[in-house]
Amino acid sequence: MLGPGDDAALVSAPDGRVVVTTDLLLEGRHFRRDWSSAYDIGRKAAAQNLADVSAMGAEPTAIVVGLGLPAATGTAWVDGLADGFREECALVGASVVGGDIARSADGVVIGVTALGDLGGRAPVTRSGARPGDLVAIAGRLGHAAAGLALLLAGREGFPELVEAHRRPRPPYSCGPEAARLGATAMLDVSDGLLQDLGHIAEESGVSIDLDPAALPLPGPLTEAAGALAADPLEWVLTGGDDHALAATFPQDTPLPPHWLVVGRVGEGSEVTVGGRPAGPGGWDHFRE
Ligand SMILES: Nc1ncnc2c1ncn2[C@@H]1O[C@H](COP(=O)(O)OP(=O)(O)OP(=O)(O)O)[C@@H](O)[C@H]1O
Ligand SMILES: Cc1ncc(C[n+]2csc(CCOP(=O)(O)O)c2C)c(N)n1
Ligand SMILES: [Mg+2]
Repeated sequence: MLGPGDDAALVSAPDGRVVVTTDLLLEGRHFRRDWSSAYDIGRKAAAQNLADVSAMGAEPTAIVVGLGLPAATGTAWVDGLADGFREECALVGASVVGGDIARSADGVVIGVTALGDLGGRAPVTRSGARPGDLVAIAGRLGHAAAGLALLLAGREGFPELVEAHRRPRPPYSCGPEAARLGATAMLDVSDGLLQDLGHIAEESGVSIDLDPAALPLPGPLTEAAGALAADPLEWVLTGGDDHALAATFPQDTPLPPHWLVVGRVGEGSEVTVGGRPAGPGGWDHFRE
């Protein structure tokens, strides 16, 4: 309604309630400027937040961006970043409605806040999974982790995976779709499937068992794992940054094919793989 340029923006909230989420990205921690272009970093920072809105079952409407930039940052770099923000938002019909820039002593700091609208629906929380529910995923798993491993190892030849690290492709429309289909719980996979499903298990007071045979292991993932002597299933189970959506649905829910059933909700509190305890795995800022 009123975009950047005034003391604050004005955003319409047709639902009467507003979904709001924020995430911080730090150079060296979440991205490297020698691995990703400014444009990629803008796309990724927006995507990470827009995926959180989608994971509530909402449609993103707007983002605001806070930037800390080292003195030497050129205007071309900042323009690239802004293009990335704008184009990722355009994918979901949202816009950049404001922001702030300050000089940072060291490294690029990006704080994004995203707003969304539920269109009258109930939010899909992490606490509604019930024993007997299906566990399904939409979007990619393990690709960004594979890309990161390739970049770290200095290996070339898997552009799709390196690209997945640089630019996640969250299945935005699947969030509101899952809400309409009656999803009982949902989140986006930012830290790793096991760790993030652990949040649903904990919040819902249930266990989750994944069927390892149902987890997708596409060709490039197994080929890159072969090249790096890594385990592709490990990437799929513990890799973050892809922002797939993981949701639980009542067991008789007819799901469109882009929702892949990968497990079941049960009584208890553990996340298991093929019935075996798997440990949380995934990304932990205070461990790695
Ligand atoms: N420092 C904090 N103060 C208040 N609430 C917080 C803080 N950090 C996280 N939270 C809240 O805890 C919940 C889970 O946060 P978390 O960061 O794990 O989720 P996420 O944004 O989906 O994951 P990721 O940061 O990996 O994308 C959110 O509701 C978030 O607002
Ligand atoms: C340069 C570089 N090194 C490592 C990673 C991997 N990584 C960093 S944070 C994170 C989880 C989500 O973060 P948060 O929980 O803060 O949203 C992951 C998977 C990366 N993206 N870039
Ligand atoms: Mg999330």
